[in-house]
Amino acid sequence: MHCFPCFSSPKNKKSSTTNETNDNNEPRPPDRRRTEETEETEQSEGTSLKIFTFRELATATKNFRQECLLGEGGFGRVYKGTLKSTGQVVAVKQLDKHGLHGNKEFQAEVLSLGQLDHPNLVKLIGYCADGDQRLLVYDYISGGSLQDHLHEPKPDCEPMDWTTRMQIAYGAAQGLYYLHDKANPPVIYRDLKASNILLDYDFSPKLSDFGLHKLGPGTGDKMMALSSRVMGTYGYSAPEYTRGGNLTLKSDVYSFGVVLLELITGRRALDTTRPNDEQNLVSWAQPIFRDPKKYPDMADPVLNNKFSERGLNQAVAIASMCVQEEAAARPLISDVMVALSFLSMPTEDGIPTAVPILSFKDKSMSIALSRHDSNLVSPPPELATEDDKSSTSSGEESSLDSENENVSKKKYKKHEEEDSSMESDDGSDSNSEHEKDQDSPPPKPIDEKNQAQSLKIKYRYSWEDIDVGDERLSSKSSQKSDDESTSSRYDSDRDQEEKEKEEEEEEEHTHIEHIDSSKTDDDQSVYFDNDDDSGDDNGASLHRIKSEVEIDSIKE
Ligand SMILES: Nc1ncnc2c1ncn2[C@@H]1O[C@H](COP(=O)(O)OP(=O)(O)OP(=O)(O)O)[C@@H](O)[C@H]1O
Repeated sequence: MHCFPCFSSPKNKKSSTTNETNDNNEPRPPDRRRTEETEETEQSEGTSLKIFTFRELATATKNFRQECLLGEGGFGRVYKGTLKSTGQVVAVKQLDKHGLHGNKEFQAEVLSLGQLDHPNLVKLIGYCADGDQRLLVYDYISGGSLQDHLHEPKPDCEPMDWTTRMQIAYGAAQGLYYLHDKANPPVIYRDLKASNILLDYDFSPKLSDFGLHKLGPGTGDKMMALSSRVMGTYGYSAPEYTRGGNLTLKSDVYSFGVVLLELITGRRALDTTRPNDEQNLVSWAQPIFRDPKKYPDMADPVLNNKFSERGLNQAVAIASMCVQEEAAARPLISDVMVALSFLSMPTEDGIPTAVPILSFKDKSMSIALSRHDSNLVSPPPELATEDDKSSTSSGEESSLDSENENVSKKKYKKHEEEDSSMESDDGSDSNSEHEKDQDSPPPKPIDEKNQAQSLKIKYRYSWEDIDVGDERLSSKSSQKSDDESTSSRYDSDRDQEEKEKEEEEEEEHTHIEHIDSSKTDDDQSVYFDNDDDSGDDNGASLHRIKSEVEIDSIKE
């Protein structure tokens, strides 16, 4: 017979008197009265959380026997258990007692955690606040952690393939997006890392351990606990956090970037077995970010080059944006999620679906990805908004500028070839084009109130300029006097657009309200041609670009 010391403590008198043991001092299944109490609590708090007695959880975990121990983390031990009442397999986290909040505070925090519900979060199903015991009960996630699969794989396990890795990254981004953008108030994860991403039987990722800091020790102990946790997660923590504890949603984005790098490279965030300059994953990767030719060298060797180069390049580009030193320059997790939704989509040829450029809230993501995908059109430098400039201010970004320009020009040139009314161009004076671009007066910031309209104007403008060749671009630039404002350029473009709109009404339109990651390939092909530049369906590509502009027109 197992002994449950806390049952006899005065603090537990109430629960001990609710018929929870039989005459043999063995735990009884929850009786009717107990169930009714639980249901009342559930309803009054508006959550589906169950309230467990310590006895129930002790029974579930065979009295917290060593064989049920799954592991021990910064908040306490985690046991695998089976709930006697339902047979459900659960993970029971027994929080360390030192400095824990009082019962009311604990319950308030747990109830708010219980509101969080997303397929990519480990579901909290209940809790126990019995005497000085604080336990959390979660769905049991059977597949182990990403850390296990990536860094400590079982000998008989196949290494995770590229698509699976991108799908894990996408799922984790979805979970984080939920915490950042859907939870009210937003939840900063604080401790995103490979060991906190649990994998279900089908490799679907679930974030665990979110929101637990609120249940942890208060002042005094807090500092110690915090510092040991920071130490524990060193390699994942954003620089602003390790320096001064300044945590924001963008700190999570940094940690996410580290996890993405781990998925790409198969390296640990921190690996003291490696040479000094390779121990910290981000420090090792930073110089490589500046040299896209070396991106393929970053890939995990166990992948055996089984990935598309574009997919790899774009994944590295996303990771590099996430781990930027300056928090403000990091992308929103929503943009990361959208980008990964395309990179994680399995395709027949293994080449990821092209990412629609207008999918992103922040244009910096479009710019970064377009550098690695000639099917994407990025805004020409002369029309870069303030956002673009800030996004290109980091070393990583600026080092890629020339590549980006080449890609953009190539794309524009492609459109030129596609349009029968266009002049031919061998692109030989692309350098002079660039020089002329640099001479152009800087544009005024685009009206941020109407982002869709701004984008539309911008792309149309670039279309006209580039379509007619380098000469037209230079003459247009040179015709402009210094005091001719960018906004007046936009105004005249707007007039022109009105006319064009009428003409275009006769054409077939495709109305797409928003980007949905669940769209089929066919849906996406409305936006962009997914083939290489060498493809033959150039006309279609041209039309699609136009469609994209029209979509914004409809949105307005
Ligand atoms: N819901 C769950 N299902 C299955 N296993 C779990 C679950 N929650 C935690 N575990 C496992 O329990 C062990 C301890 O987890 P815990 O989250 O407490 O610590 P950690 O992630 O190892 O470290 P840290 O506290 O620093 O995040 C880990 O091996 C983890 O994979």
